[in-house]
Amino acid sequence: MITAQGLTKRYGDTTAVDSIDFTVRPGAVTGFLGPNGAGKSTTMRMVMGLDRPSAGSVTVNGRAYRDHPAPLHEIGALLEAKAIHGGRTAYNHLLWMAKSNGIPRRRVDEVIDLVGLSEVARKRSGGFSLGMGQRLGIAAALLGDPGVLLFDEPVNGLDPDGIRWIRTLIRSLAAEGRTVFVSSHLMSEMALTADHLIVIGRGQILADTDMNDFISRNSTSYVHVRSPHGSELAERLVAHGWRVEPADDGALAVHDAAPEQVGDVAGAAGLYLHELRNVQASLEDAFMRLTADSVEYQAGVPGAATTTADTSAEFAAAAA
Ligand SMILES: Nc1ncnc2c1ncn2[C@@H]1O[C@H](COP(=O)(O)OP(=O)(O)OP(=O)(O)O)[C@@H](O)[C@H]1O
Repeated sequence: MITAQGLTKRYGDTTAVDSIDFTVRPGAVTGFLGPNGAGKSTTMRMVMGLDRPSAGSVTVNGRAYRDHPAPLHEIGALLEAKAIHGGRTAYNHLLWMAKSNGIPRRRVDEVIDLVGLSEVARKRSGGFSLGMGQRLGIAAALLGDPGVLLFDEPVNGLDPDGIRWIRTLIRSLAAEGRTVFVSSHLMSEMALTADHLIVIGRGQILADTDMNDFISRNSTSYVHVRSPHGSELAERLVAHGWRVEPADDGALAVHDAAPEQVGDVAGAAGLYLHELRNVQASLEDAFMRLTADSVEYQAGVPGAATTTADTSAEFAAAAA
């Protein structure tokens, strides 16, 4: 279990982590999501005792990292892949770690096997691909057989095979009853991996929720309809009690209605339709909406229309 209370980190004028409270529970994968610069890595470094909080605290199984007599047995982390001596073999790197933590040699063979590095274990890690480096980092995290695991952006730069392998491993570690905390800025990846979600933006918690809840609340669908009689159609749809917003290409987005209902309203009024389809809003969209005000650097998209501020009533009035 990881518990943060009032956890804060300031770097000069920048508040990287702003008095956050959260709990990461055993037996589940907790995804830690946020845009670049949100404070994910800073939080994870504080969990691992690599950065000292400016205020508040974070504990692993009830104690700060540095207060554990044998921390490798409590928590393992993949923070920065390839943060190892490139001239050393994978085996020697792990053996050195094991020896300095009183871990038996056979555990080194076990973890090498577990991450699928047996064939290259005696080769210098300097020549490893990103994927192999990532596997070695995970072997190191698992060395002390810890009950808590922390992975910072574990799938960054990996090919689809590597991504699938890490996803399966992470899920199986949680299924064994371990506490698994995984950061990412990719909502789509988290939707496949995590049971619980903590979303951070500009150092503050924006959401702390069950993944199924997040999906059912945010993966809404709407009807996309385009007609040469857009304003009249909008008026009639609003009169039925449906929420109508303008879509990017002059079309309408109709919420809470089925395509056949929208088609029937248009047909009954004798209004032509040029397009009518159901659209499933993705979780990625939901995540972008949630964190829109928190992104560190915003890129302008020429010609992009923003429609989020429109309400049905305002739009119907404007369209009329
Ligand atoms: N050592 C440091 N000195 C000064 N500012 C820092 C330092 N480390 C992080 N920051 C700042 O703190 C904020 C949070 O950074 P952090 O790396 O924790 O975010 P992140 O969510 O991990 O982002 P990313 O997805 O880009 O890795 C950013 O504004 C960053 O510039």
